[in-house]
Amino acid sequence: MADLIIKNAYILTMDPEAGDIENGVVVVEDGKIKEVGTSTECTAEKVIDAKGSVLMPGLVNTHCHAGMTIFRGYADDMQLQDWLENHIWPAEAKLTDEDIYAGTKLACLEMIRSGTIAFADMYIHENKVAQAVDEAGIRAALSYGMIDFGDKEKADRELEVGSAFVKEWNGKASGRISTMYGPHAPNTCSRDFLIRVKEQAVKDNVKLHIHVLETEAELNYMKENFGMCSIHFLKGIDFWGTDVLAAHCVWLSDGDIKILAEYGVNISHNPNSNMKLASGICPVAKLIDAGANVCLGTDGCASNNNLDMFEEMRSAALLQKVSTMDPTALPARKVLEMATINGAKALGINSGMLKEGYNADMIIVDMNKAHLAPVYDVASHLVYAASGKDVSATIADGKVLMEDGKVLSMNEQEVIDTAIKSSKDLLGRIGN
Ligand SMILES: O=c1[nH]cnc2c1ncn2[C@@H]1O[C@H](CO)[C@@H](O)[C@H]1O
Ligand SMILES: [Zn+2]
Repeated sequence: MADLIIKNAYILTMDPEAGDIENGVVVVEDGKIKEVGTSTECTAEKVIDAKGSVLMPGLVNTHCHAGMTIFRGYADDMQLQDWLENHIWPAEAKLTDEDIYAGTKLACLEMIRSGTIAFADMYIHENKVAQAVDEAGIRAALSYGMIDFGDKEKADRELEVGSAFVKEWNGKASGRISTMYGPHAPNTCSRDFLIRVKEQAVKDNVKLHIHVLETEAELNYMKENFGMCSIHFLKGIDFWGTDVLAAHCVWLSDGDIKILAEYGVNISHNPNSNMKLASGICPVAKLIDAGANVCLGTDGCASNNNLDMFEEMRSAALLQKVSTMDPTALPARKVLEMATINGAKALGINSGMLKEGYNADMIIVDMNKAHLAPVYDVASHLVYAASGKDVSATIADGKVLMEDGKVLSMNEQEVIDTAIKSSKDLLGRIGN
């Protein structure tokens, strides 16, 4: 007997061979998809009738600082440099293990509610992030965010923490957690440090997660200090590869785009954060045309201010259209690919498609809503009309984490209350 059957769904498989299945069924066994089709001979312990709903791969958030949900709405409407240096970093210095745990629990709850089944994270107290992810039941590629600012001793300490984390958590939570190295950015990490980190990542056979060219200030800094932009600089130290997840990539020349595509770098586009901090617009359409793997992220909750990947999909599409003055740029299906297949590829997980043998990481979207009627094109609705609040069920690794809008893997009220309490204690410590 199988573990789970979902029937009567409109299935958006995201599998180019299978396409959409109008009245379909998916069978799950041992955390994997056993069958996708129009009918099945199988029986299962649990059957979900998804009539009137869409069943699709769960979304993958490729750039997040999950613990930062504790800072949702803490410092808005500021210049990025001012925001980070004068508000976020001083507050982060006061964060405790408990705050990060509470913030990440809240992030996982929000992700489960809004249909995200995996995320890439870079933050501090990352052990606590891992613990929260383990308990919540979703997947994550986690990294400790390292900054050395050219200080050799700090570099040693940071690499030690990052390395210990990589080794302790890689493959944990029944394989739901993988680890990465997280050098923060080319303008906050020294050249020597970036070289060391890359070497260590190759040695440990794990990926790297880094912010790249989020701001024009970074571009200017790199040109002044190294006579070249971050893309050429990182090429010069053999940093680029398919093992790299580069967040933002806003300030790119056409030559940079070629390099990123050529090296198979995974690029996390984070449109809402880029708009809120007025960082600029990542040339997503050009990157995709060049053959690069572009995926989608929310960034942290202090610069978004939520983790809803449906909103991110909509913003991504709209932003490309207005920035290129071309309404055909980044159509709905392409955006869905970014949030599913491309994201899964960036994290190195066998998800992002509903296909035999793939991870049973999927969501049910309730289409029986005023703002989703009538339906001509499901993909269009998912990108342009739906929101995370329309997700009724979330399944990761074959486990039902939310069903009929009820979260099963954690006590929702307790998670919210604990995060609020943490934020109040934190404010007391910061002295605001
Ligand atoms: O948009 C951003 N740009 C640069 N840094 C950021 C952004 N959002 C969060 N962080 C910072 O990255 C570090 C990760 O460990 C944290 O200090 C976090 O505040
Ligand atoms: Zn970030």
